[in-house]
Amino acid sequence: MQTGFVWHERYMWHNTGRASGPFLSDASGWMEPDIRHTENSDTKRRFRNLLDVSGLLDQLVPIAPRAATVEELTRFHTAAYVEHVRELSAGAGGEGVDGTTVIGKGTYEVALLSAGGVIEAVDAVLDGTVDNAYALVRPCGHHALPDAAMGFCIFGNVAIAAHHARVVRGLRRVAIVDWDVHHGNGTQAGFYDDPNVLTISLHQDSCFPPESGPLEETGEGAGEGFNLNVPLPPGSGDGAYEAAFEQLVIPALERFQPELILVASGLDASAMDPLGRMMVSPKGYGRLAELLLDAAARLCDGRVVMAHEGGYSAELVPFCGLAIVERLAGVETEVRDTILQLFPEHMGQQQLQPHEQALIERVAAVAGL
Ligand SMILES: O=C(CCC1CCCC1)NO
Ligand SMILES: [Zn+2]
Repeated sequence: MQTGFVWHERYMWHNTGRASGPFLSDASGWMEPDIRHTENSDTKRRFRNLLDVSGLLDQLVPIAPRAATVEELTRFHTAAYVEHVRELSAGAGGEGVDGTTVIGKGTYEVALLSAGGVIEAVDAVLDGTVDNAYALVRPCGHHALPDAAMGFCIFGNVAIAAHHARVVRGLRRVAIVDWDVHHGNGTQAGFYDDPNVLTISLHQDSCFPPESGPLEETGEGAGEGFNLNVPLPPGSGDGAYEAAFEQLVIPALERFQPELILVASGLDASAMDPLGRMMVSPKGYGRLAELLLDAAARLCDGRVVMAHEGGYSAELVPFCGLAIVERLAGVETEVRDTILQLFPEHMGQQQLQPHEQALIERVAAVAGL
């Protein structure tokens, strides 16, 4: 299996500053020592370093990112918004609409490279250069709206790549699966009336954006039935996510018959993430990747591109990421046993719970699955 990997050191240079975290910015005068913004480079760099020292990185095919063009961005964003980000980035900087998203000096150029990196990964997969790919990009994108930055997201990386696959590469049906613990509201908004892009988001119910991603939102107009929200209850672990995939995500993909599957790969559903309250283990993320890749092999010759989104646990992001990339590459590294030991059962409920199954059945009823 040839797996592409997108990385650039510049992704680490998007400076989100020394805020006292997204929730505590008003407390910044009361914290000593102050903390770095929750969305900083650490967990992404640690993820890549683990790929490196595990020996897996040497088995991946490097894909060089490029800056997305304004034309590519404006298939999803307004031109005014793109220009607004460029101006802020060239000047004094600024924030997104929710007070947590930093647009710092130079952010614009890094965000172009982030969006362009996912586009390059899509081209590499569609050209057959690689079978699948992981784009370890930053800043993330799934909350970005056509005209606003939010949730640490600047440009809608995955949404922009989906447009590229359709408009430039001529695909008719593209599926987006978002396993970040927060609702992929930007991606949903971008394709809500579009039957050619299936948007699926599994997330912690009402976590972020507040009250966003209810199961009743199934699309509108021609897009009715092509948006699937799975608002899982806090505490959902490996069992709940595996059941949601088996009962909802995979059947929805089989019904849609995508020619390409994009994954908004947020690792903040892990059991130790500061911005989520779920219980997914590294083994659990590996299982989700297995289920998705098995479906992709049956539906679209294994064409899968994953773009990194959230994930803030110092301990679990690297191991969740490694578990996923091992599955993409079809390789077991010497770290596998460590992964399997991390977050053992006794630390939290991993079995599917009746209330989690009940939610899954409510979603299935609404989605006709
Ligand atoms: O990981 C993220 C960012 C979520 C935070 C943005 C502000 C509070 C929660 N989105 O997927
Ligand atoms: Zn997230």
